[in-house]
Amino acid sequence: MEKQKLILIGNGMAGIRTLEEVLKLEPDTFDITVFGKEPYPNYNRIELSKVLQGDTSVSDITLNEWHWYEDNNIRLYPGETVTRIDKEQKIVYTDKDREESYDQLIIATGSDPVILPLPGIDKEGVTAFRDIKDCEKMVDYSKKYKKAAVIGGGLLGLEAARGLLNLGMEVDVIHLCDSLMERQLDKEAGTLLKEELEEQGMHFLLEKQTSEILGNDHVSGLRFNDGEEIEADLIVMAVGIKPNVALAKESGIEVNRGIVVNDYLETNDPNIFSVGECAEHREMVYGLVAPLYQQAQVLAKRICGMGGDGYKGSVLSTQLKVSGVDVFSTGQIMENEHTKAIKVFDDWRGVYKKIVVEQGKITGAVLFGDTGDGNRLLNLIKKGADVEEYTDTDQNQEAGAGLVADMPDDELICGCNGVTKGTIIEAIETQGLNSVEQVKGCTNASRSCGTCKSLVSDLLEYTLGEEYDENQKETVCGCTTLSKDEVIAEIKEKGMTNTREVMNVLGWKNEEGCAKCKPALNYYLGMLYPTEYEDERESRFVNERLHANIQKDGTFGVIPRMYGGVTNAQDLRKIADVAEKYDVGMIKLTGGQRINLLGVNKQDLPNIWEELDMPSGHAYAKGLRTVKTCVGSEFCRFGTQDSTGLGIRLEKKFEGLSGPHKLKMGVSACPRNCAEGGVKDVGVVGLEGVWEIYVGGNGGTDLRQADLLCKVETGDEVLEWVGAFLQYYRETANYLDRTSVWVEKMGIEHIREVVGNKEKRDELNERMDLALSAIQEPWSEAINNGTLLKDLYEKVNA
Ligand SMILES: Cc1cc2nc3c(=O)[nH]c(=O)nc-3n(C[C@H](O)[C@H](O)[C@H](O)COP(=O)(O)OP(=O)(O)OC[C@H]3O[C@@H](n4cnc5c(N)ncnc54)[C@H](O)[C@@H]3O)c2cc1C
Ligand SMILES: NC(=O)c1ccc[n+]([C@@H]2O[C@H](COP(=O)([O-])OP(=O)(O)OC[C@H]3O[C@@H](n4cnc5c(N)ncnc54)[C@H](O)[C@@H]3O)[C@@H](O)[C@H]2O)c1
Ligand code: SF4
Ligand code: FES
Repeated sequence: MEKQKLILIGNGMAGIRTLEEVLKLEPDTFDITVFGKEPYPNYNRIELSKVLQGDTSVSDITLNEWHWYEDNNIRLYPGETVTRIDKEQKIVYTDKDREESYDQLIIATGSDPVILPLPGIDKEGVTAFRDIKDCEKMVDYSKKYKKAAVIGGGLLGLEAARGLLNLGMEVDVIHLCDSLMERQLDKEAGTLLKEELEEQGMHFLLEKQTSEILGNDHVSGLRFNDGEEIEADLIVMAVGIKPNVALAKESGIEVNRGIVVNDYLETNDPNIFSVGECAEHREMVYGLVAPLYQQAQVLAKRICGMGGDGYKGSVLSTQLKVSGVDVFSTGQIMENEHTKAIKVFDDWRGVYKKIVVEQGKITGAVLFGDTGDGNRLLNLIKKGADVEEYTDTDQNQEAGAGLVADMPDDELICGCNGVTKGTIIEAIETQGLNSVEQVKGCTNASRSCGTCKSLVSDLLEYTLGEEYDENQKETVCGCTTLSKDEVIAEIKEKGMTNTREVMNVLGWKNEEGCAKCKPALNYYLGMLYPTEYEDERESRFVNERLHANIQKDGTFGVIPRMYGGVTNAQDLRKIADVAEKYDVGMIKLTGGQRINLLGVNKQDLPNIWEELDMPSGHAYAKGLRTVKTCVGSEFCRFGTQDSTGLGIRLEKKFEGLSGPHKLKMGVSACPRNCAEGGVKDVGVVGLEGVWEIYVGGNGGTDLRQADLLCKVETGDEVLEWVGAFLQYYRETANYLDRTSVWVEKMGIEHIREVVGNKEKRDELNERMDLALSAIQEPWSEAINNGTLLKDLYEKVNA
């Protein structure tokens, strides 16, 4: 049966959660296409606050890696905006002149930040705080400037301000009202919050209305309605959000503040649905993930034809993510003539609690300083419980496992994802989970704002007792409780030969494996049995599967090998011919001294390789990429050794070698180090009569200066030491650990000891030679394999 075409506009948190739920219910029914304006895979927007505060990095906030789309046969167009929907023809059009037809369409375009239309708003130095780009801009500014002003004292403004303080800036927060977070907190809690944040170094200007942004091209400050002025080099707008409805509106879909939907997230067009911050349900639009994920669950059922009770709206709860400040707010927080309130104010401990009660039922709460009761109160509000259910229970002051022991099974542990204590305990018991990561993988608990992580950890301790080790070993992934070393030992002992067998025999929880363990197992098996193991191409990431680098517009980059960065007229002519013939979008020199042909269509890859008749540069590989060289003694007046010659020898020897991660080398002929060996996995520096070998350097995300491994006299010795070093790394590192991470974990002294031992060095080199003997040139292998060509380069989702 032909699959139904499902298109998602918006590659964000609500839309992708809907697809995850759809895939759980109906993994094979839909042919799915996703358009996302941002050039990234789906990421955790919530954690941008933590990125800015320095608690995590942009690379760690991805929720669904690129290969998740591949693994689920989802066609993703990142960096592509849908500009028009033709409801009659059921076609969407994009800014890249693509048109795609659908049977069902989901609009999940989120929100845009509100930007106040102030004079001077277009000046350089003004930003919102909504996406990765904004976050990177603030980090950049903090390196050059000192003074920041955040307009808006809501959740976003305060989290941004904390981040900017962490980045070393002085921060003024300008707020319209007389109390911070006035939507979530009453006056008392707002005042306590202000005092706490002032102690942390924030400066507040309350009841201030900005009238102008000052400066020439670049901002220099703000002026307010009362005439007062302040200085600022960076201005962050955090004054709320507005649903992104322009596309829906222009396409004739009913729009009010948001895109109007009913209880099944249906718009006024029978084939179009909307979910997330852009949707308006019963006159409410939401700006937190918990309600959006509830909507996603309902919409997935509707799309899969399963009906259900529909979405009835959500009770909201929020927590500020600023370390050292515990604030929680839920439901109705303001009192009126129909309400009564229970208030506790412990000035000594800095704790304030207010519980609002209407007709005997709890309707809202504000907690400051001690938010332990937050989820319980949210649960009681949702259940419509009588206030006695709260006041009659012993106020348990215990922490940790003792606290969670007393919770009823239906108590919410993770508010964002709606996961209860009962669900988590069942998952721990039935699936043998023993880490927070595994609970996250199985139940979604702690996958969003992360504030429930400690409760999840307490539940593991409560359920597993002494078996639970908070600082437990690093498992291969959430599908198993085994570490990499344990898996490798089992593979060797039981003589297992393929990934599926490993998963079956070792009792993988998810029998298909996941995007993390499949490529890892494929690597470990290949490393253990280099000559016998048949590589499982389908377990590899897309670039490695196709032997080219996929670009954000779905085209590919082709980088032929150029040993040591040296080329010749014949190769350059071939590259030029191919570039012209296949209308290559851009020819670019890479940082690794090669030539990249960008913008190549997948179908053209085999022909281009054939016509180039050059080996692959493995620019996509988890393995050796390049050996960068300086010109060395032959031409440079400072050169002491033949660095180019040695670089070429190294590249020819280790070409095609697989590894846990990419490997880059550099060889220079004097300490000026033009080939940048100090930030390479292996850097070699020539001095008079000596070669120094450095290892574990990294010039990318985990910037790290390489450590000296040894000094040797000859090129042969360099090859011997580098061979042993690389083989030791291949055998002992976790898949996806760069040498920089591995060297830190092992310690350079230990590595020197192992590789420095002649006997061990020879053994390692023996195994290295075996691995090198099994390498095949991937481009010619592909060209000569008709089935492979058809399967990989002619299909859309290969
Ligand atoms: C810094 C920060 C911290 C936050 N902290 C929390 C928190 O602690 N707790 C909480 O619950 N919530 C928090 N939020 C809010 C939460 O992140 C959002 O509610 C959630 O991301 C909304 O999901 P969404 O899918 O509706 O929208 P989004 O995640 O914004 O996704 C919409 C996507 O659609 C894309 N798009 C728009 N138009 C088009 C088009 N025409 N074609 C293609 N693509 C398009 C957008 O570029 C965007 O990538 C925070 C938000 C921010 C910015
Ligand atoms: N921890 C969390 O849950 C969290 C964190 C960050 C963001 N978010 C979400 O992201 C969205 C955006 O957050 P937000 O804080 O921008 O929205 P918001 O609407 O909650 O707060 C905006 C604040 O700006 C103030 N303001 C409005 N106009 C102003 C002006 N001219 N000058 C000074 N102040 C002005 C308002 O009084 C309000 O307090 C919200 O949906 C929020 O829930 C949530
Ligand atoms: S590293 Fe030294 S020898 Fe090599 S090019 Fe630079 S200056 Fe010349
Ligand atoms: S409460 Fe936000 S991830 Fe659990």
